[in-house]
Amino acid sequence: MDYLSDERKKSDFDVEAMKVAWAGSIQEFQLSDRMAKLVANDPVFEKFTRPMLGRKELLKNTLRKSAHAWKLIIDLRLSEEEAKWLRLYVDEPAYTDLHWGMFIPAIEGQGTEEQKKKWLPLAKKMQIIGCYAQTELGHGSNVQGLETTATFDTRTDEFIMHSPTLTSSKWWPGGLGKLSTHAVVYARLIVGGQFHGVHGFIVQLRSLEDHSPLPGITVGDIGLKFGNGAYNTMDNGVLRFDHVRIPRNQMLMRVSQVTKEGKIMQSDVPRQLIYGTMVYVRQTIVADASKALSRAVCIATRYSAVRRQFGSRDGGPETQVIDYKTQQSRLFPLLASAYAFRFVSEWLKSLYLDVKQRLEANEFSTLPEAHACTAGLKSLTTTATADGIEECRKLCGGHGYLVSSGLPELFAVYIPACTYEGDNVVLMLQVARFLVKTVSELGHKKPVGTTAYMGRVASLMQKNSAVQTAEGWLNPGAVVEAFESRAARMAVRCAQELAKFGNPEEGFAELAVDLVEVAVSHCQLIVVTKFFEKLQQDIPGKGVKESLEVLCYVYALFLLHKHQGDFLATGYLTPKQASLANAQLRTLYSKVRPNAIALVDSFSYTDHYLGSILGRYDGNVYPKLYEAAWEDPLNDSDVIDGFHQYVQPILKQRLHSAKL
Ligand SMILES: CCCCCCCC/C=C\CCCCCCCCCCCCCC(=O)SCCNC(=O)CCNC(=O)[C@H](O)C(C)(C)COP(=O)(O)OP(=O)(O)OC[C@H]1O[C@@H](n2cnc3c(N)ncnc32)[C@H](O)[C@@H]1OP(=O)(O)O
Ligand SMILES: Cc1cc2nc3c(=O)[nH]c(=O)nc-3n(C[C@H](O)[C@H](O)[C@H](O)COP(=O)(O)OP(=O)(O)OC[C@H]3O[C@@H](n4cnc5c(N)ncnc54)[C@H](O)[C@@H]3O)c2cc1C
Repeated sequence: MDYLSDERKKSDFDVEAMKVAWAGSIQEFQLSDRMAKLVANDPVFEKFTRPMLGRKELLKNTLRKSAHAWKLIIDLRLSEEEAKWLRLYVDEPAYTDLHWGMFIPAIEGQGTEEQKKKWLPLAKKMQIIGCYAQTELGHGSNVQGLETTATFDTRTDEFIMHSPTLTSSKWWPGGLGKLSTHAVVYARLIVGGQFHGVHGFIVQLRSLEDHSPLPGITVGDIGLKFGNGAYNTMDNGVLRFDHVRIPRNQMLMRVSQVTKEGKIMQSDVPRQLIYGTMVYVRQTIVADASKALSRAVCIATRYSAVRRQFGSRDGGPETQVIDYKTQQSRLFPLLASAYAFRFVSEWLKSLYLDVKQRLEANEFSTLPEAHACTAGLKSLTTTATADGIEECRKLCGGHGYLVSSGLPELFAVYIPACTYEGDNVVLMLQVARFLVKTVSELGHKKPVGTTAYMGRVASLMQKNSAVQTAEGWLNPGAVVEAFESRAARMAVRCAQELAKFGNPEEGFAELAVDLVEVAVSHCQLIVVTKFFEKLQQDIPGKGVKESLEVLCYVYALFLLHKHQGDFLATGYLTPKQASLANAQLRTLYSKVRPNAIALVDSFSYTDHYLGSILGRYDGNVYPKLYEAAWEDPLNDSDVIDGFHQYVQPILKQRLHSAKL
C-alpha cells in the first residue's frame, strides 16, 4: 500500500524527467540508479544495526563491506564513476575514502612524473593503502605551524622524519589508526639546518607482510567520536615518528626539489599547489552536501505528509503537518537549498576539472579563484547542511529523535564536515582575503569569473532596487542584482574600513567578523547565480523547468528574507521591498506544496540509502515504527538483565523504609 499515492498524484511535473535533471544527465542517472539498486539488494550492505555495534565489531563490519565493495568493483569491472556512486550508496565512511580521496590525489597533484609512475599503480590496485597525514595534535588550520620535521641527511641521501614534541603527533588522519600501510605526511622540510616550508612525504608506516608498525613508528586510533555508528566506522589515527629514515625520492617534489647535495630547487609551480589536494576534496564535499541535505529533506518531507496533528472538524482527518505555513517555511527553503547545492556543485566540478587540466599543463592563473570558490562553497554548503539536518529532525517532532528515523546518525556523521578539510570560519576568511585583494586591484585589473560583478561596482553602489510589487521579485535580473549589490557594497565598505588601519593584518584581524559576512554574501551570490544559469539550459520534461524556477526563487528570496538586515543596511532595498519579497515567498510555498513529495521522489533514493522509517517511500510509518521497537535488544525479554541485581533490592528495601 502506498500511503503517499494521493500526494504523488498532486504533482504537476514529470518526475522521471526531474530525476534526470537532478542527476545531471540520463547517463549519470542510469549509472547512479544501477549502483543504488546494486547496494540496496546486497545483504552485505545492511546498515540498520550499525548504531548498536561496539567499536571493534563496527570497524570489522566496515572492513567486510569495503572488501565486498572492492570485489564488486573488480568482478563487475566498474568504472571510477561507478565506484564513486557505489561508495555513496554504501553510506559508510571508511579508510578507502582517504586512500582514494586524498592519498592518491596528493600524489597525482604534488608528485613528479617519476613518483607518479612508481606509486600510483600500487595505490590504484590497493597493493598499498594510504592516508593524508597533515593535522597534528597542536595544529590543524595553521598548516605552516606543523611541527613534524623532515631533516635531510646528505650523508645517506635520506630524510629523517621526527616528531619532536607531543603536539607534533599526527592526530585525526582517517585510515591512519588501524589500516594504512603508507601516508602522505606533511612536515617541515629542514635542509642544512634551515626551514624551507611544509612539504608532503610518502612514508611507509606498516609492514606489507604482517601489518605491524615499522621501527620508529608509533601508531593507533584516537578513540570514539560523536554519535553511535556514524563516523566511528573510520579509524582516525595518531602517529609519531622517532627518527624514521626514508629515501630522498619520497618527498613529493613537483613544487620544490631537494638534490643529492642538499640544494633546494624551486620549480615554476607555485607553493600553493602543496594545498592542492584540499581544493579537490572541498569540491567533492560540496557535492556530498547536496546529497546529505536532500536525504534529510526527503525524510522530513515524506513524514510531514504522513503526520497529522490538530485541525480535525466533524470527525474528518486532522491536518497534515506539511500544510502548516510554519512547517513549509522551515522545510521548503531546505528543499530548495538541496537543489541549489546540487547545481552549484555541478558547476564547481566543471570549474575544478578546468583548473586541474590547466595545472597539469603548468598554467596556474585560475588557482586563486578555484581556491576561493571551493573553500567558500565548502564552508557555505556544509554549514547550511549540518543546520538543515538538525532542522529536519525537529520538523519530524519526537520521532525524529529515534535512531530509526535515520536523522541522528546522518547528523552525527555529517557535522564534522564543518570542521574537516578546513574549519568553516577559517575558510570564509580565505575567501575574504581573496575578495579584499580583488577590490584593492579594481583600478588596474579587471575582475573575472565569480568576481566579475565587482567590475560594475560603481553602478552597483548607486542603483537601488526597482521592485514595486511582490510579482516584481519573480525576475532573475532583479534578484541577481540584489545579491550583487549587497555583496559589492559589503565588500567595498569593509575595504574602506580596512584602509583605516595602518597595518593591514591588524585591520584584517579586527574586522574578521565583518569579513566573514562579506564572504558569505559573495558565496550566496554564486549559488543564486548558478541556479539561474542552470535554468537557462535546456531542461526537458513537462513542468520540470517551471518547478525548478519556483525552487530557485524560494532559495533566493528565503536568503533575502533571512539576511534582510544586510540588504537594508547597504541601502539597496527599502523595508517595503523586503516585505514584498517575503509576501512572494509565501506564494511560492503554496506553489511548492503540491509538488513537495514528487520533488523529493526525484532524488530517486532507495529506502536502503535513506535508512529511515519516517522517510519510507510508501509512507507506511506507524506500523513499521511499532515493529522496529520490538526488534530492540532491550525487548528480547520482559524482565531485563540487571533488574534482579540492581532494581529489585531497591523495590524491596522501599517496603521497609516507610519514613521516606
Ligand atoms: C566502500 C568501499 C568503496 C571502495 C572504493 C571506492 C572508490 C571510490 C573512488 C573515489 C572516492 C573519492 C572519495 C572522496 C571522499 C573524500 C572524503 C573526505 C573526508 C574528509 C577527510 C578530511 C581530511 C582533512 O581534514 S585533511 C586536512 C585539511 N586541513 C585543512 O583544510 C587545513 C586548513 N588550513 C589551510 O588550508 C591553510 O593553512 C590556510 C589556507 C588556512 C592558511 O595557509 P597559510 O598559512 O599558508 O596562509 P595564507 O592565508 O597566507 O595562504 C597562503 C597563500 O596560499 C593560498 N592558498 C591557501 N590555501 C590554498 C589552496 N587550498 N589552494 C590554493 N591556494 C591556497 C592563499 O590564498 C594565499 O595566497 P596569496 O596569493 O594570497 O599568497
Ligand atoms: C572527522 C574528522 C576527520 C579528519 N580527517 C583528517 C584527515 O584525514 N587528515 C588530516 O590531516 N586531518 C584530518 N582532520 C583534521 C581537520 O582537518 C582539522 O580538525 C581542521 O582542519 C580544523 O583544524 P583544527 O582542528 O586545528 O581547528 P582549530 O584551528 O584549532 O579551530 C578551533 C577554533 O578556532 C577557530 N580559528 C582557528 N584559526 C582561526 C583564525 N585564523 N581566525 C579565526 N578563528 C580561527 C576556528 O574557527 C575554531 O572555532 C579531520 C578532522 C575531523 C573532525
